[in-house]
Amino acid sequence: MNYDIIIIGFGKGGKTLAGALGEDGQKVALIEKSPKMYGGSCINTACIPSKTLIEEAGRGRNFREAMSRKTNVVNDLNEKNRKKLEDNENVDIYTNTARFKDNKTVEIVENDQVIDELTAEKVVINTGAKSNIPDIEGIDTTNNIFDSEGIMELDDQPDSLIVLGAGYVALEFISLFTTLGTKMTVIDRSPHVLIKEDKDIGTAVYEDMVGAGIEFVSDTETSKVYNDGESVVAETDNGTFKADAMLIATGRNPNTEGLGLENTDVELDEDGAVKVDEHLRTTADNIFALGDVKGGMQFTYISHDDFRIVYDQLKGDGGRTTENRGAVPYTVYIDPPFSRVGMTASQAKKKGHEVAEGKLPVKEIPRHKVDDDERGVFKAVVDKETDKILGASLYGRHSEEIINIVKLAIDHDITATALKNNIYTHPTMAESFNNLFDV
Ligand SMILES: Cc1cc2nc3c(=O)[nH]c(=O)nc-3n(C[C@H](O)[C@H](O)[C@H](O)COP(=O)(O)OP(=O)(O)OC[C@H]3O[C@@H](n4cnc5c(N)ncnc54)[C@H](O)[C@@H]3O)c2cc1C
Ligand SMILES: NC(=O)c1ccc[n+]([C@@H]2O[C@H](COP(=O)([O-])OP(=O)(O)OC[C@H]3O[C@@H](n4cnc5c(N)ncnc54)[C@H](O)[C@@H]3O)[C@@H](O)[C@H]2O)c1
Repeated sequence: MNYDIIIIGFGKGGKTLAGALGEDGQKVALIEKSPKMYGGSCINTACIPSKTLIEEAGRGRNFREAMSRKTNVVNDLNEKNRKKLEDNENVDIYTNTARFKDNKTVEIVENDQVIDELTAEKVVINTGAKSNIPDIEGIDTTNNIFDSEGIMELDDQPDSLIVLGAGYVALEFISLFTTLGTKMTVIDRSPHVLIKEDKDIGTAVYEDMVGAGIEFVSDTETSKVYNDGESVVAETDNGTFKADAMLIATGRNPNTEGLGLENTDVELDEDGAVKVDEHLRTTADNIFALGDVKGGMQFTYISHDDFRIVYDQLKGDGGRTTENRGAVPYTVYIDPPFSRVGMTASQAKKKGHEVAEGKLPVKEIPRHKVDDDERGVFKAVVDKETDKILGASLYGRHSEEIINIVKLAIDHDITATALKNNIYTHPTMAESFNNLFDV
């Protein structure tokens, strides 16, 4: 069967591209290996289920209630995503594994058998990433060890949990299970949480987490894991730790295994990611890659923006690139959330800026009284000479929303003075910008 374009993987970028090109009248094949993944990782196994659990726990619901709503949300979104593309008359969904035969031919594989062969002038790889499982003795044979996907499928809440790693995935689950009442031990090889973030904020997050009873074992290598009865034991160079279960949160690697890329001109970089240029063209001139599989920042909205770049190549003037998509904000959904965009003060200084810094403890923002939560601190980085906003690091409630205002300001050269003098509704966290940007 011949198509205008074949898209491998039902991720954010791939599904959006399939829908848009289908509406443009192009014949699109979208290949997704699992019916449980219609809509991709974000809605089925990553952002949406984890944030739903965090929201439910924050509302005081117990583990089972939180899991039950999470399952309903995921099933609903999975169904909606499938239906949306099924209703697009120009898109055919194949629920099978895809494997390249050559640059323009993709095999449809079921139970290791090739059952169909599709051809197209253009092919897009959107196969995402999968959990990195470190090479630790016993990790494959020990029970009750889970990655982020497995931990969200548990039937019963563990009384105690060891988390390996202290990156985004780890921090969000640490926060979630702490809210639910699980005793947490975090074993990480880096010396401090949020080590690349503003130091004041990294320290504030660490102190709040320690205050909530979380034990951090940092700068630590784990050599062996095994079961003692049903418990998991971790032997490290900083002692031995035991818990009901263990979460592995040590990064995510691009998903290229079994894709047959060796049959194409597509090359991988040293981290195993598909090599792309700023237009997301791979080293095969008819093949694009978008989302986590191409390495770099792993966020749903990056996969979505990758869609814009590829669509612009196929249907526009090709002007949008990875270089001009603007500042990229992010939020780590701990309690309270931490959000960041642009540079920290030390990064800005290293780049030669003369920096003015704004710093505002959340307890000085009126909204904190309404929320009954004084944890957190907001920081802003401004270029002294030009009044341009260089970055913001916001640790506090509602930061996941208001960080987007700062992103917009950075991208559109709205100055610190403009944010300082702006009228904001009251009582909101956004109105803190009246003071935060008074630098
Ligand atoms: C626990 C967790 C929480 C997260 N929370 C957030 C968050 O809050 N906000 C945020 O922005 N990001 C978050 N992320 C990151 C985000 O989930 C990813 O960056 C995003 O989902 C990547 O999307 P994608 O388009 O690259 O691919 P994916 O959505 O991963 O889609 C890839 C698809 O390809 C399919 N596939 C793979 N190989 C084949 C093959 N050979 N044949 C056919 N199909 C194949 C897979 O089954 C999958 O459905 C989180 C990640 C995790 C793990
Ligand atoms: N809110 C969000 O937007 C969100 C949430 C979760 C995940 N994500 C995305 O998913 C990606 C993956 O997240 P992640 O937390 O798995 O990876 P990460 O790269 O952010 O963190 C990995 C952590 O594992 C530690 N580590 C690595 N090997 C180890 C070992 N053997 N022993 C102990 N510690 C070890 C590292 O020190 C680090 O703390 C992130 O980069 C992020 O883009 C985004």
